[in-house]
Amino acid sequence: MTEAKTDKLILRALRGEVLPVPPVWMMRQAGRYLPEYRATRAEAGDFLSLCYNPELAAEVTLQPIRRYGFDAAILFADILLICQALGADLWFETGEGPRLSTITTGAELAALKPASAIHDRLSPVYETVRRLSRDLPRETTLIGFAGAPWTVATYMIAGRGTRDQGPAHALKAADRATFQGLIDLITEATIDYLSEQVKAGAEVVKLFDSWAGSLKGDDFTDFAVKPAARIIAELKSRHPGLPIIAFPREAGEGYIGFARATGADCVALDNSVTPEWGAAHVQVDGCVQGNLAPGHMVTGGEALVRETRHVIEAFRNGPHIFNLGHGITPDADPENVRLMIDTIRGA
Ligand SMILES: Cc1c2[nH]c(c1CCC(=O)O)Cc1[nH]c(c(CCC(=O)O)c1C)Cc1[nH]c(c(CCC(=O)O)c1C)Cc1[nH]c(c(C)c1CCC(=O)O)C2
Repeated sequence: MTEAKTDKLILRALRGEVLPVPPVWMMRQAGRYLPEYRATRAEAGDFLSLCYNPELAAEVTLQPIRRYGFDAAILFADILLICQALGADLWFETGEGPRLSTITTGAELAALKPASAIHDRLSPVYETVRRLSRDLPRETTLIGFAGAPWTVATYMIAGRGTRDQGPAHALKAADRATFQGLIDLITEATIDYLSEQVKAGAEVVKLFDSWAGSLKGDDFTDFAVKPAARIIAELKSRHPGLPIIAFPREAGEGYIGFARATGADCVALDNSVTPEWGAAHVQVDGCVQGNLAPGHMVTGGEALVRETRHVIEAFRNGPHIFNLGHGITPDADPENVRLMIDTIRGA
């Protein structure tokens, strides 16, 4: 590994270094709040065509890097592509969100493809990673990602996003074998998917468990902690030294000890916890990422500056990567992103 690579700020923070200015990137940094994203998506035709077009997916990944100089670029793709690679139907309803064919029986689970078959469909994603690893500025870290098994399963079972993940909880209660079989299949596929992203040039990977917050008690251990621990252990054995960020969103008390229990190098925090709480309970185990409320990217002004400083101040005694607590929303003002970065970097 060259010195330039290990000197990247994000990689230093992930190794536990406390930096004078935290490195920064933003969830959904390539997205609809940017006019240049909307133009490229229109050129691609639709969202999924954009995800599977390596040239245009690399272009939208680079757009926020050019505009703002973020310390990390996150591969442009989606956590639901793996469902399609496993044989589910997937489409996006404009203005509504994802729709999928559903998995609610053992027979439907058995009709899915094996984990080893995913690469046929996902090879354009690996090509996007290869292009980015060639075209990114040398100081920018490339982050690959996947959805965590529970979150991906909630979409595959319900066929859409759900407020309380009711259908997934119902299958877990009614047919544990099918539910566990689906979790295991997604876990295996995710290991291979992330491993291919790393081979193509991803320097860090992030696991998004957006619906971890609805898993309580033993369910949190069995379906948020255990699959993440298995994915992380296998990736680290295949790729020694690979840094991994875990995001068990809205885990609450489940955030405590999550890095130790899963082997993650960094835990991303959402806005249901304060930065002070995160520093006291999560940063004690290592690097944390977060957690400015995304709403500030819409409202801006003095409150944005004050809260950005508050987050930095609360996390300043430990390793920290600055980020939002969740994705930036389409109604955000690009000028507010600039104000956040200038505030962080003291410009
Ligand atoms: C649950 C989830 C999904 N996708 C993702 C999650 C986990 C993180 C989270 O909790 O937000 C993760 C994701 N989705 C996208 C990325 C790309 C990288 C990035 O910029 O962060 C990443 C990392 C692009 C996207 N994924 C999606 C868009 C918007 C598509 C468009 O251009 O219309 C983008 C830029 C669409 C998407 N994709 C998904 C939904 C529910 C939706 C519709 C809702 C919405 O539009 O925000 C599934």
